[in-house]
Amino acid sequence: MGGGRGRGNRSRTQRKHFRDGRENVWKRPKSDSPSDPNKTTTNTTTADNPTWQPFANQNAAFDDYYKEQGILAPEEWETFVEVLRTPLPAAFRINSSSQFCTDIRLQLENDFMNSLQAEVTNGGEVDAIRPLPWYPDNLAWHTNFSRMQLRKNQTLERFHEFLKLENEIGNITRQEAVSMVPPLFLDVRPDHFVLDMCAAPGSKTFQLLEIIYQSIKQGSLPDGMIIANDLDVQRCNLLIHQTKRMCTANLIVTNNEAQQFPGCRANKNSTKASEIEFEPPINQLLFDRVLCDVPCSGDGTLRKAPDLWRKWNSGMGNGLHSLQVQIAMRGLSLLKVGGRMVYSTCSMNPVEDEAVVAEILRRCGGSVELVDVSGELPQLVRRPGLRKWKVRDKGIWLSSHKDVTKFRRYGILPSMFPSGRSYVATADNKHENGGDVNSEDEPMEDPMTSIEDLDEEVSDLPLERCMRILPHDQNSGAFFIAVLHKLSPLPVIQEKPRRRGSLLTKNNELQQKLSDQVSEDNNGPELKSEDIASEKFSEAASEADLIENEVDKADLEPDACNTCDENGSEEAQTSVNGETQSGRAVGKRKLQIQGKWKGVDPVIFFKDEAIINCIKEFYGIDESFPFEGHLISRNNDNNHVKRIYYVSKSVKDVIELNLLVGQQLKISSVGLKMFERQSSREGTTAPCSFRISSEGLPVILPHISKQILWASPVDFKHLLQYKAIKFMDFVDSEFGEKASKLMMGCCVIVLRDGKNLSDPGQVDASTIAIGCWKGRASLSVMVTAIDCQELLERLSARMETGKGSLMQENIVNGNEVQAANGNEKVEESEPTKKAIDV
Ligand SMILES: C[S@@+](CC[C@H](N)C(=O)[O-])C[C@H]1O[C@@H](n2cnc3c(N)ncnc32)[C@H](O)[C@@H]1O
Repeated sequence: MGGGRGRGNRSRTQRKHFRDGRENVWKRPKSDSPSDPNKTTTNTTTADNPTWQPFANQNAAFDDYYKEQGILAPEEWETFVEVLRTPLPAAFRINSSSQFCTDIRLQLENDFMNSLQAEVTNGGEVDAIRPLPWYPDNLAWHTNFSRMQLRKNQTLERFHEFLKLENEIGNITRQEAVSMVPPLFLDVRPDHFVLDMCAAPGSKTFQLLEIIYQSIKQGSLPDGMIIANDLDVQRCNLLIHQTKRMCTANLIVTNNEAQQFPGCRANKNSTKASEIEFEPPINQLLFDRVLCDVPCSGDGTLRKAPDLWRKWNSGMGNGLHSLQVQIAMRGLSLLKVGGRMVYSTCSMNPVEDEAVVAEILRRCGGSVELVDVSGELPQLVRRPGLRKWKVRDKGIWLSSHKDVTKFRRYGILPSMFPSGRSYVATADNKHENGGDVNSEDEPMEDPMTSIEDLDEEVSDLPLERCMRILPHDQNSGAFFIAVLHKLSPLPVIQEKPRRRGSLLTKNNELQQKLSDQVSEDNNGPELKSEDIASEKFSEAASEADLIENEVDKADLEPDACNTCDENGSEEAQTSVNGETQSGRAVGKRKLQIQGKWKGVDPVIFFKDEAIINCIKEFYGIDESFPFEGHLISRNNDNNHVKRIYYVSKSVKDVIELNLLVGQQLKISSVGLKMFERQSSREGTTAPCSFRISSEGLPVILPHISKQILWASPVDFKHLLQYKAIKFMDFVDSEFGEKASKLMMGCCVIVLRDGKNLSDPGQVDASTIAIGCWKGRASLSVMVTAIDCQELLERLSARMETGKGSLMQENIVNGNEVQAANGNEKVEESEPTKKAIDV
């Protein structure tokens, strides 16, 4: 739970980041000259206004490229591009771990499926909305409306409002259908350690969290955890915002370069290790599952982002290939033997897809296999991966690396071709990456390869096990997915990198590549960090090849480009979550730089016994609830700690390890916000100034024995409606009296089943509870307006279907509540204002 008005503002701010980062597609592009080979055409005349340029929806270079690559049969071409030019239908997923998961699914099946039927507009589709057949348990839905239609069409307003509200709350996630596929192939279980290497904006992370929480009973936490990483700070903010809706203690958000993601290997002899008295439960960061959803040219999203029609060129994919290989290799090196990694892109380009998979298989030399998943998700329509493709560079088709001129060999790598071969004969002219430095502008031939072989290279790897999803197969976007299984440790090359210009045979070239790659589990953080701005993927990709020198751990410098107001700081996080306005003043605040990472608040185990004991005593938290080592703050000064986060055992272990190895992980966000300091006057005079946050309530609820009351449905409903009610105005006067006897401060009000007149005293997965503030004369809810609205709607829906325990109760009590009229009588206490205003 969480959110509210402030959250809406934040969403807009964050959308603005996206807008700002995007080019203005209404401007005439510089490159749009008649001679431009990538010249685009549009579907609207611009004759009236030559400076006004609507969206292009064709690109000749795109057509040439994909017609040649054979990703589909020639006779399918027209259907393919026609579908690519139509807006993408919206899709969404129900959060399987939400308390209201079944209610929402039933609402879709019983209400919206019928009521929206009249609105079907697109040809070919029969249903207005329908569950995606390949997604388990009817949890993912396809709508026959684009996002634009949903926003603009009046008759869809109720459905649109439903989507917006549930998305904001976290009960559903709007996500492109094909983007839901990679996590499904990852085969994640609740006890898995999962690394999501390039995670922002976080829709797949959210899905992974749902999966690890599946089958976990409320109040317990899974044994596994997820590290969601992204290089881009602003996108990391979106990720944090997105995953906050999940209310999880099993997530760490990091801001490292994926290709150099730290392995956090504890060295027992290091000074740092000897300073720590305990034996770490884990001494190296290895994962059961890795999701490698790499940065890509993204032409699979053309339906959603039509501005790509204008920008697309084949160089985009070529420029990313190398970075993609490096990220995937790092992922494999951090994967446990026996673990699974999914490599995915939203690009259809074989240079970013099959070529990358082929290269990592070659580099891994049999320690990794490409899994045949044709039996999994049989209802998902997909096409096998290609075994042959070509590379296009500067308008020229290349069939093998021997066709590459000397000037282009830094950009066009052997690994981009199906065989992965380089053609190098003379040692002295050879550069490590396969390019020659001095030779004539002639392809050089590998003595082991005859010219005839080169006309059409075909990979001998089982690349047909990869999957390509095309838009016209099931009215979706496009995606590429490969599933990899680690059979044994990756080959570790002892050999030191060779001098530039030394002789490289075919074999030792492979070895050279292997030593270039991040070798098995031992050198992630030791690699020199190179700042690669995510917008500049292409440059980064080619540069990234040149940075693989091993350096000492101590040389890993904090990322100098990260400035103070990043999301990592406690204040900046606040602005993401919108829980106070103080984040706005972040620029003026003197930032703490006590952690290793500049601009990011340190991650500190919160051990202040006085505060912890006070919290335990005030809420009657039983000893079975583990506190020790599970509480985190982001502030060294206990007197000024505003929020206390709760972390699962798995996350605790990783944080301990990270401290032990000198904070190699740059942690932007961690854990579940459990307690918040109430800084109002009433708050500071209460016996315990820390309130339970809405996010943390479901976890702590089964362990609280004090400051907790069961309210009748009608009183509960009134609390949600009126936000604050005087003790004497509760319909159930006994409840009002009990409320008046609570201690001043935060309390928890639980919804009592309408038929039960006595307090059940126990909570379970179906229990609905909210945080409130017990003031001098009234109870005030401490839940955001949007959460109140959602709860009211859910309760009303249940009442209608279940023939209304709220109504029954009203009749039992004989009158509609006085509290309803008492709205103006209600004292607007500080917490209420907060709850509503945030
Ligand atoms: C395809 S998007 C990921 C989408 C995400 N998995 C999701 O489902 O929401 C690729 C992401 O990679 C990030 N990125 C680019 N270069 C990176 C790098 N070197 N290391 C880590 N992340 C990187 C980008 O910021 C971008 O958010």
